[in-house]
Amino acid sequence: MVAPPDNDVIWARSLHFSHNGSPALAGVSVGVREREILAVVGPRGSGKTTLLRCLSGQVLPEQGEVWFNGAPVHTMSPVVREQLRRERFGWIDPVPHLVPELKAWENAALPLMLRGISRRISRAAALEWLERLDIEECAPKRPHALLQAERQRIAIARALITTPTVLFADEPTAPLHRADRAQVLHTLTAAARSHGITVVLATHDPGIAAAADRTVSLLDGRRVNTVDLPTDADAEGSAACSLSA
Ligand SMILES: Nc1ncnc2c1ncn2[C@@H]1O[C@H](COP(=O)(O)OP(=O)(O)OP(=O)(O)O)[C@@H](O)[C@H]1O
Repeated sequence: MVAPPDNDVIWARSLHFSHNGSPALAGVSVGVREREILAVVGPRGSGKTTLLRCLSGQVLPEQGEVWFNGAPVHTMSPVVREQLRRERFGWIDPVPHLVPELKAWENAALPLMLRGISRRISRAAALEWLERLDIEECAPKRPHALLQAERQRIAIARALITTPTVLFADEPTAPLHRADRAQVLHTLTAAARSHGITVVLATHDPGIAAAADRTVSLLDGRRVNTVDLPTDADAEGSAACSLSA
């Protein structure tokens, strides 16, 4: 095994992963530097989600290596990987998965309360994040009483509340209206920068990718030099892609 470069918080080499025999990643290597916001871009089905799941230790690659801060994630036991994800990583899905029985603030505060932090302190931290995300009035409501865009902001607050070392955000603004996207993205990236959080952001939206420090492009499970992604105005999923590396 070759040790990763010192300044990469996440480093992956030659990842291969297939879903039921159909390849989703075919030899992807990528390094993520400390505190950077890295966009992983590509059209639908290009392997972005699969790459984020491999990098965050949710799944093990069939071949290849994933390192976090110099530790080999690909050789960790499931229990250790689970602990790593809980303690060091945050995750935002394209669709918010909240606990229906809990109020909005409790959903946001959940990771702190699971760490044994008092309800009072967890609540204060959650309210702070809800205010930053402009949804403080949602705090006492349960998810069924919220709009999908509000639920997604709660999920974003929940991912940020522990100040993870690395935040994996898979199409984090997908359920938001266009007008809300820029504001939520700005809040997310500003919070990451002010708290020193490294972000790996999957998107097929060039506008979202523009907020990142650096971009890596995927096409058919491989790194490519560029992909021409459709803007919102273009027909969905009609990406014209170019230049296999
Ligand atoms: N659970 C699964 N079972 C079977 N095939 C899957 C599964 N998840 C993903 N795939 C396939 O693997 C490939 C990569 O999918 P992946 O979701 O990683 O791409 P993506 O770029 O994130 O796409 P999207 O933007 O649509 O989420 C696609 O061909 C997809 O159809």
